Amino acid sequence: MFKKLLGFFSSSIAIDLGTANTLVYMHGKGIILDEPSMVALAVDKSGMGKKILAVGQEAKVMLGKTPGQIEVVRPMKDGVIADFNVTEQMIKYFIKKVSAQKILMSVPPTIVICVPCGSTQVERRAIKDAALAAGARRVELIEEAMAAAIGAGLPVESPRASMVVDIGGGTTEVGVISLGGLVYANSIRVAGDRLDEVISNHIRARHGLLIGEATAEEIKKQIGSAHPDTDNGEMEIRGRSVYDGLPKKIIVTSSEIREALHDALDQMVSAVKQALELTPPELAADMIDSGIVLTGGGALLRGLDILFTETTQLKVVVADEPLLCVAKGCGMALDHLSDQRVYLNRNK
Ligand SMILES: Nc1ncnc2c1ncn2[C@@H]1O[C@H](COP(=O)(O)OP(=O)(O)OP(=O)(O)O)[C@@H](O)[C@H]1O
Repeated sequence: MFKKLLGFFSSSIAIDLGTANTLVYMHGKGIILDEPSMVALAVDKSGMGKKILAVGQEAKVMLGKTPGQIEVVRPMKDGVIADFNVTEQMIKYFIKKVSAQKILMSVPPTIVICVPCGSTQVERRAIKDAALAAGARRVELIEEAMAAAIGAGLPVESPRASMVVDIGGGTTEVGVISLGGLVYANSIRVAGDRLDEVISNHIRARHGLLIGEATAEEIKKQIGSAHPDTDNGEMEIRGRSVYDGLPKKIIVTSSEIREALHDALDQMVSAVKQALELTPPELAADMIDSGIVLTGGGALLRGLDILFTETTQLKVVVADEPLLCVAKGCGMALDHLSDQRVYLNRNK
């Protein structure tokens, strides 16, 4: 019995397989891996296929700086698999990396993985299959909004409803939870990545400057703002002029970035308002006291809580360590795998 239990826990992991970052949680250890969901590929000797050169952090440092025969790709897009083979290889690499820490035993692991609530059956199957192909013995899926709520410490078992908004790289997930289940869940494919894209398009259109993905993300983190109260000065950025192709530097201000982000942020606000409209009235009323909790890396955008407070008239707070909530929640669901709590998406 003891051996069986030891085997279960030592070879069970939870994975937050995100569009931007992948985190791995292990029972009793917490989060043991946190790396960008990126893979560097190089054309192999035959010139026909591609081989993996680097994964995670090692691949991210190559972003935008690779010679022609190397490319850095993100195999997940909008929270689902964009490239099955590369995702499988990436999961395999991460499993191997945590095994190398001698934390995992040689038994193939049971894996709990989160999925966006808007993902189709085919997309869910693909995530399950990729994890099985990467060496998992058994795979269970959990809705990302549920994982985020658990990880943020919301009282998910309570009959009093709570609302979570998880803003990741690819998707914004809105969930209303009561009695251990999702009463309402919605996912829109507008999140951190879209904000980066909007910034990049704005810099090109307004300043005639081409910038890379990493620079756009840096602008968002440094001076990005969702509300005038949180505007944060200006920033010097460098890129290539669209007019003469030469390197050029310009100054951008926080307020112009906020204006550029307006429409994308408005779509997030609409998703939250829709959730409030479609939640049964008794539960929607609970939200007057419980408010809304923001999770995911996107929740770190300055002033987003103020924007949501103003547009919903509810109390909005950013969870502690928002980037870790989904992984922690997946991990807690893993810890309860044996007692059959309803968090998991067993029929998918
Ligand atoms: N300080 C910050 N300000 C604004 N955005 C941030 C900040 N820090 C991280 N982000 C953004 O958070 C996003 C990543 O968040 P997270 O790791 O929660 O997403 P993910 O789980 O990989 O994506 P998904 O859940 O959509 O699959 C990225 O778009 C990143 O740019």
